[in-house]
Amino acid sequence: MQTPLAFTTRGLTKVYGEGRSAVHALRGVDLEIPQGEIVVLLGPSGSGKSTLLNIIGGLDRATDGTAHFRDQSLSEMSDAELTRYRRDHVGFVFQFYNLMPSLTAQENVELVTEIAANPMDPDAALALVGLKERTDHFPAQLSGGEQQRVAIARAIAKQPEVLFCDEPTGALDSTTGRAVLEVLRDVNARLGSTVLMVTHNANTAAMADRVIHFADGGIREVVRNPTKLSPSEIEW
Ligand SMILES: Nc1ncnc2c1ncn2[C@@H]1O[C@H](COP(=O)(O)OP(=O)(O)OP(=O)(O)O)[C@@H](O)[C@H]1O
Repeated sequence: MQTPLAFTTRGLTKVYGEGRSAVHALRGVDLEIPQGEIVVLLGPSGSGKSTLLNIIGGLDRATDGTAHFRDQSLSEMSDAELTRYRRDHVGFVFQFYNLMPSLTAQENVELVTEIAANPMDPDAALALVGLKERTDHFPAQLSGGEQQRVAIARAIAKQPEVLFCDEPTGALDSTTGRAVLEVLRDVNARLGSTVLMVTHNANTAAMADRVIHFADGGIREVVRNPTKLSPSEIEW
């Protein structure tokens, strides 16, 4: 049996601005992403990767075309429905961790678990990212990699079907970056979350099931990896 699809887009188009200053960020993207995969999006700066992630993550709307999460049309959702979609189904991890500085690691995770439909225990989420001993620390008392792991714990604590990661290792050195990728791989394996990751580090593609190469607002190529490397084997 074929794996069900997490996302399907048809003719997905995004234009920022109007007239002579219009920027065509997505030019009719047709895409299918099966559930449970690790998908890496690569491509030059400005090619539309983040725009695609933001639209299928329910943070932004397309100008034209359709995007579905399973059988739900994101394009037809009201703002309130999109908010519910983000809250119930997806987690986000960004390059800069966006933690609340005045809250501990555990409290940062609780911000999400208190409103999620099917949350994990915050301690369990922090244990999953290897921070069991640091739950009472504030962001300023944690290294960059540890802060990113808190951000991942916060994103996974709602047990999202999908985890969107935009340059999750962009601010990290190679050792810490690999450790963060290990966490993402574990989340994919243990929770079955589909992981979509935008990155400038082309070597990261080796840990993906599927690699989408972007260029100039469109997909240039989709490559399926016959075998995946463990993050510890990835060159940096
Ligand atoms: N809010 C916005 N207003 C106007 N133009 C925008 C906006 N957001 C993105 N763009 C433009 O849309 C195009 C695609 O941007 P996007 O951020 O999706 O690219 P990207 O591939 O993720 O780039 P990067 O790798 O640098 O993050 C770029 O030309 C960008 O300048």
